[in-house]
Amino acid sequence: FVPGSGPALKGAGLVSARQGSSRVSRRNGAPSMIFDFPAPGERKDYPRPPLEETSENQREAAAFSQAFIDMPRPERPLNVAVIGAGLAGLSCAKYLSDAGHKPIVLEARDVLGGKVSAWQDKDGDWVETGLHIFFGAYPNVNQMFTELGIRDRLQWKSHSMIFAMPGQQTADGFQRFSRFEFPALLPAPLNGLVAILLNNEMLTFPEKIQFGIGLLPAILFGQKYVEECDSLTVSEWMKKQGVPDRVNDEVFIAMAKALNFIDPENLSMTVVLTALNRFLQETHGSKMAFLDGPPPTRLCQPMADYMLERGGELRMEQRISSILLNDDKTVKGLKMQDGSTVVADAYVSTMPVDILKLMLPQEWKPMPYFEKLNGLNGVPVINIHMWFDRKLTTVDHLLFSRSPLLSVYADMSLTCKGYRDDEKSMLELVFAPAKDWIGKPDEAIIEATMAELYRLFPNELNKDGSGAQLLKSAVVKTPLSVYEATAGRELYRPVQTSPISNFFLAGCFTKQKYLASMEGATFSGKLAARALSDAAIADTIPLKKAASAVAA
Ligand SMILES: Cc1cc2nc3c(=O)[nH]c(=O)nc-3n(C[C@H](O)[C@H](O)[C@H](O)COP(=O)(O)OP(=O)(O)OC[C@H]3O[C@@H](n4cnc5c(N)ncnc54)[C@H](O)[C@@H]3O)c2cc1C
Repeated sequence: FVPGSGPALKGAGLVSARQGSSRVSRRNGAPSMIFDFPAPGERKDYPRPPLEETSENQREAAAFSQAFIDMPRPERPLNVAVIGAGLAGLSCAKYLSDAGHKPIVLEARDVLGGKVSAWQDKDGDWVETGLHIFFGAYPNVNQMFTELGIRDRLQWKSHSMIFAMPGQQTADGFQRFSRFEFPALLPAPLNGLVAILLNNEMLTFPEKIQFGIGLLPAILFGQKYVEECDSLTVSEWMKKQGVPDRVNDEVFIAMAKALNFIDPENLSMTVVLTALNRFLQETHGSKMAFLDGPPPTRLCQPMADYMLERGGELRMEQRISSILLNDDKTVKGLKMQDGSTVVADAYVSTMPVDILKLMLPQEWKPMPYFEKLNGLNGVPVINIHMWFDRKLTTVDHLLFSRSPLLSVYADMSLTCKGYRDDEKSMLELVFAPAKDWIGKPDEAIIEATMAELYRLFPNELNKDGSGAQLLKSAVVKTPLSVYEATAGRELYRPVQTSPISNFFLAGCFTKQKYLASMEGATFSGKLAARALSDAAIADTIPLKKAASAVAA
């Protein structure tokens, strides 16, 4: 990451809160557990999303959360060192605290959120690592907002997908857009099919039919087929299924860049089919929301507060430098960059895969579980912010740019309540693929972006300097972001339970059905918390003798 200029979380260092509610231990043979949790008067059931928004996946996510509350209590809470305070780490910590354990979150930076982190510039304007969109088909993320009581922070937009038509203008000289409108009264998949059929600007009717025929095996053979398609790139799949090239050029270049910051010649078809599946199966699946402000304060802090209130700990600016092992290759402790050691009962790494690979102890490297991590690598991406002296658009939504250097963009002064400005525009734009640009100076990147904006805003921006003026810009480079989902990567994604009894993995690159996304990260944290809690119940984690195992 390009480090942030200002700490979003003041008073970094050790943050601790009161211990969770008292729990009674009842020893009735091994493993002994406490069964009468939550204590009387405590909330027993999570609130659930309103019924009309509830899909089968949403119900599953709610039930999965509830299972942590209903789980038998451990004899004593395990001290669990969770490495990283991105969405995976904070989600893992939250659910560990629900299961009665004590998470100690160790974050290298002075800001929460990892790839959703943000910070303020010298003027107090927020700069984000990435433009982030939440989808209706994010059951575990939506459930998290519900459980934290912050659902009103998700600002849902009209149920549409809007594609720019660069170089094309309306009669009065404005940028033209092509919209896929999902009718509110129709259930999935009908709403999606009508949205596709009614859009005639991007694809002709015969092209839609040919694409529909190409998709038939996915509809007929379901998940098995979706998984098998990981061996093919999007472009290879299109050719194999006889889908015209124009479908790729008109729709899937934009889709691939939005889904994984790469082109369809490289992206695995499994990624596209997984997204289409969700969008076509869930009535609200493709509905999009913007958070109402910066993710570290509006989402990550409530996640951290939740576990802090239940006895967890958060230690900022705590970078681990190596993993120390016992003779049996289990984890003995974490060596911190400041020279101290952190010892816990169990450990969860949520570090990005590229960092994890560097951190692996020599003794673990030949194990197939860890060896296959070599098949995963982060993909470069650049997030750009541009502040203009006047309004450039009135569209309060995500826009697919369909231009060579850019992926999606939005005018955050409209889409996000926390960044609202009635006079000026703040465009946030994702620059991808970024492979050839990540090493270039910010000025060159802004210049190339401006060149594309002249085509996207023909009426508002003029090369001669008349029209809207760029007031300032910020470029955030992430050289190794989410894992690059090229064809064949699924085989390399590790499950959350490792062969080391006291070491677990989470992070959006780990195996789960929601790709490398905020949902994937949140769900992976939940899966790791579940795997660890189950292992604690089954007594397979070698516990530290001392009750206060975590020492610095
Ligand atoms: C530009 C951009 C746009 C995106 N847009 C979207 C979107 O619209 N929708 C969507 O769903 N997803 C989007 N994503 C993806 C999403 O942000 C990620 O999938 C998700 O946030 C990953 O979370 P994570 O917890 O797995 O990893 P991370 O967020 O990377 O968290 C890992 C944490 O570990 C910490 N860490 C690393 N090394 C150490 C160490 N040695 N010691 C201690 N701590 C350490 C890091 O500082 C970090 O906080 C986008 C990503 C980017 C970059």
